[in-house]
Amino acid sequence: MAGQMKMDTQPAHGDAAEEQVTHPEDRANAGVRIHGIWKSYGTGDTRSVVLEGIDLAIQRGEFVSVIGPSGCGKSTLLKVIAGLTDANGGDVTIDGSSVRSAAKNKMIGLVPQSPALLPWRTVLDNVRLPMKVNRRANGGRNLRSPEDILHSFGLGQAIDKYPAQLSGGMQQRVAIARAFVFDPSVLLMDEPFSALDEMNRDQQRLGLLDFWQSNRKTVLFVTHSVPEAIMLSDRIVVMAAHPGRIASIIDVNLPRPRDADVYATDEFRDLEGEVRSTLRAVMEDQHV
Ligand SMILES: Nc1ncnc2c1ncn2[C@@H]1O[C@H](COP(=O)(O)OP(=O)(O)OP(=O)(O)O)[C@@H](O)[C@H]1O
Repeated sequence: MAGQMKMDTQPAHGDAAEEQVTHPEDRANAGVRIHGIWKSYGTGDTRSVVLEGIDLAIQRGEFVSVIGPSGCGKSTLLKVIAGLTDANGGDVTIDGSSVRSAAKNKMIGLVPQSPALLPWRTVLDNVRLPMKVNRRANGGRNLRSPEDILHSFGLGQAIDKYPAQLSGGMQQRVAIARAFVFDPSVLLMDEPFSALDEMNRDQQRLGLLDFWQSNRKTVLFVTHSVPEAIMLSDRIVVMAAHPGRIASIIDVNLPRPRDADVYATDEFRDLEGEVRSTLRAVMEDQHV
């Protein structure tokens, strides 16, 4: 529920994450660095290039959304960063580590489109599961208590329930909470609210915003919703298709912390117009 996803185990801050990176070299590597990523599927006549030369630097603690036409490679880009599929060229680093090492060290939290909870396990057991099956990754880590995380996400009452006893929005919140168990450096979210109706979706979006504002993580968030991208993000990456590439990056200079009142501001409407017209240009001309 909006306003309930507060994480009070972390400092509410603007620059604290930045302060943790003290060495100049660390600072230069912090966050997600994507250099010249190429990705194709198929071979020979059936080969198609899905991502063409993607360059992007996401600062530590920055919230970046990716928006673009269906099939432009948004999910593929997320999968490359998550280490779920290999790129054909280029490289990605996460806080200076290769994707392989970041994935091994559970530095990457992934929230898929559907919550993918095990129906025969309680909410608490679903959130505990990654810790149980990845015991080796736990050594020396600052793991978060699943109970505390669930309370932070407003799911205290749901801890002993089974997924089928929760609404779709609550199930998705459990999936987001689960991604926080290892206190990842980066959170990759692939349209996490796309299956929800608009009211529920807005509620979950504002809840995520609230949570993120008190617990800044580096986030890459894929969405089809322009208002969602504006409300949540520091920057919006607009992609074009065939092949997938970055057409434009739009800064969202709305003050933080933000809340639902932002929707009604002139600045929000101006940004909405800018993102929509960029998307229209991308759809009309695949070579923007
Ligand atoms: N495993 C795969 N094998 C072959 N082609 C694939 C595979 N995964 C994705 N594709 C193709 O790659 C292109 C990009 O897919 P991707 O899912 O990354 O796009 P998307 O921008 O996330 O789309 P949407 O907005 O519809 O979810 C599409 O043409 C898709 O058909």
